[in-house]
Amino acid sequence: MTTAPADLSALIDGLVRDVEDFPKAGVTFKDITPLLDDHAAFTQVVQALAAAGRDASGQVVVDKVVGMEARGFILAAPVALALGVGFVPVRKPGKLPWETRSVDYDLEYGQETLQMHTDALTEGDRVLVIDDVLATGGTAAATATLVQQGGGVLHGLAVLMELSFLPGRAAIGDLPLTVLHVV
Ligand SMILES: O=P(O)(O)OC[C@H]1O[C@H](OP(=O)(O)OP(=O)(O)O)[C@H](O)[C@@H]1O
Ligand SMILES: Nc1ncnc2[nH]cnc12
Repeated sequence: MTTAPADLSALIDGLVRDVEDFPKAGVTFKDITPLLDDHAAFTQVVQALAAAGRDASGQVVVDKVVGMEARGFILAAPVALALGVGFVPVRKPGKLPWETRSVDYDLEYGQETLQMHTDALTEGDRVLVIDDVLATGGTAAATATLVQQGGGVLHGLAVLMELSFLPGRAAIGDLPLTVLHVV
């Protein structure tokens, strides 16, 4: 796993707000809106996530960035722009207008389905998956399945934050993981 410098982790820590019992009792929700509202911090986070799509010499080594609705979009779209590659949305059911593939999954506070357009990827596309939080790993694992079913080659998953008290890391198997901040 790749981790960010301690100062970036500390910056993130100071800009993520804990909201108790949201969206349901017993869940401590990690609210990233204060971070998004801080231009310098948001910029650093996007650059650090984008680094997961480059090799050691700085060369871009992915063809697409995939982001998951909704918070994943906020980070994945600017990462795609930073890398100069296309962005592919993975969405909740009934939102994508074209032909889709679907995968069902569990998350910390419920059950969900994710969809991706069947023509979103070209066979062999190298894909970087970006999200805000890795918790149970259900969202990331479902997205990885959609990418593989779509003909993509998984380059890695990069997240702003990992909730290390949940089994997200195990759920993604050997998919290379970049984490900017561990809780
Ligand atoms: O590792 P997991 O247990 O799957 O949890 C992580 C996911 O949960 C949140 O999304 P959520 O489904 O709450 O949707 P949102 O982005 O629309 O708030 C978060 O943005 C991640 O995508
Ligand atoms: N506790 C949490 N806070 C924010 N996003 C989440 N996604 C899954 N669990 C979460």
